[in-house]
Amino acid sequence: MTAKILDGAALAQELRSEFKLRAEALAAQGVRPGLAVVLVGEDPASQVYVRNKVNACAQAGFHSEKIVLPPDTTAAALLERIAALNADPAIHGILVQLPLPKHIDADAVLEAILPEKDVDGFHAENIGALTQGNPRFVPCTPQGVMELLEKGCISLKGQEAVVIGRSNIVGKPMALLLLAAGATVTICHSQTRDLAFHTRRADILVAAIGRPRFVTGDMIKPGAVVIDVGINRVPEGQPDAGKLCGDVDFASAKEVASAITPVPGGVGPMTIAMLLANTLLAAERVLNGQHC
Ligand SMILES: Nc1nc(=O)c2c([nH]1)NC[C@@H]1CN(c3ccc(C(=O)N[C@@H](CCC(=O)O)C(=O)O)cc3)C=[N+]21
Repeated sequence: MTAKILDGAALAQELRSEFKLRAEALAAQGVRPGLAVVLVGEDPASQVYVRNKVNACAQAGFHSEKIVLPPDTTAAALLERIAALNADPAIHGILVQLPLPKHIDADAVLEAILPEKDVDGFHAENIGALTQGNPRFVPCTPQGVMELLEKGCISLKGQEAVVIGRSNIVGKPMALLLLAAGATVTICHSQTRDLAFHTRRADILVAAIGRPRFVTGDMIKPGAVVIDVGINRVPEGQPDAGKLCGDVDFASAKEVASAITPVPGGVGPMTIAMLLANTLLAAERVLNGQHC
């Protein structure tokens, strides 16, 4: 058996055409959705991601601003830029690209973004709302995964879901969303004693660890749905060295799973689509006067 491919690139493209229409409808009412993306430093991967986000905005007819600051920017200077964006009526969403340089306290920066402009869903207030089952902005990557599962007609009620990774931006919110959808959720991480014991029980397995091709076919229950959140470079000495790969060993996993997301073309494009969705939501709330 070979798994059905959950095509995130295609779904993201479909959604982005819908967002374009919604943006036009908003613009006709005098509000053009606007996103500010702030990048501190010169990390080449971050530069690519930020460029992709800004391009996606342009394609959907959003206003966007790219703010690039030098690597030695002080926390105070960054907070000042955020305050200006908070006050800017043309900006509905603010994203500060992570990771930030080590000398800046990322949590303090994320808390400085107005919760109603926090389209990443990383502000404590938005995480709290999600935890309480009253989501305001849902983090983009886990939200994109839920869209892919829904599009793939994958039911979650009563299913065993296992998430590998406990980050604030993927693992934890992913677990909350799966839980809200009725799955029984296990979160595994670097200290988990017998990882394969857990992964082999999963009907839905989400890998968000950041280790290239870490999850192999023998760790997967036959017929499971496998979601690969990883974006890594294939290490030297392996086939396709230097290319992109996920946290899942696609070649062996696809022989065991019933459905699987590819890398590239799976979760990554959905993350960007959900960023646009959240920015649209932020702009629509301003128009409707629904401030949190
Ligand atoms: N505040 C913040 N919010 C983020 O959402 C955020 C962040 N910081 N820091 C970095 C990660 C990473 N991330 C990706 C988004 C899209 C792709 C994506 O579109 N990937 C393409 C491939 C892109 C390529 O060719 O490199 C794919 O999987 O098909 C990847 C990674 C968002 N992040």
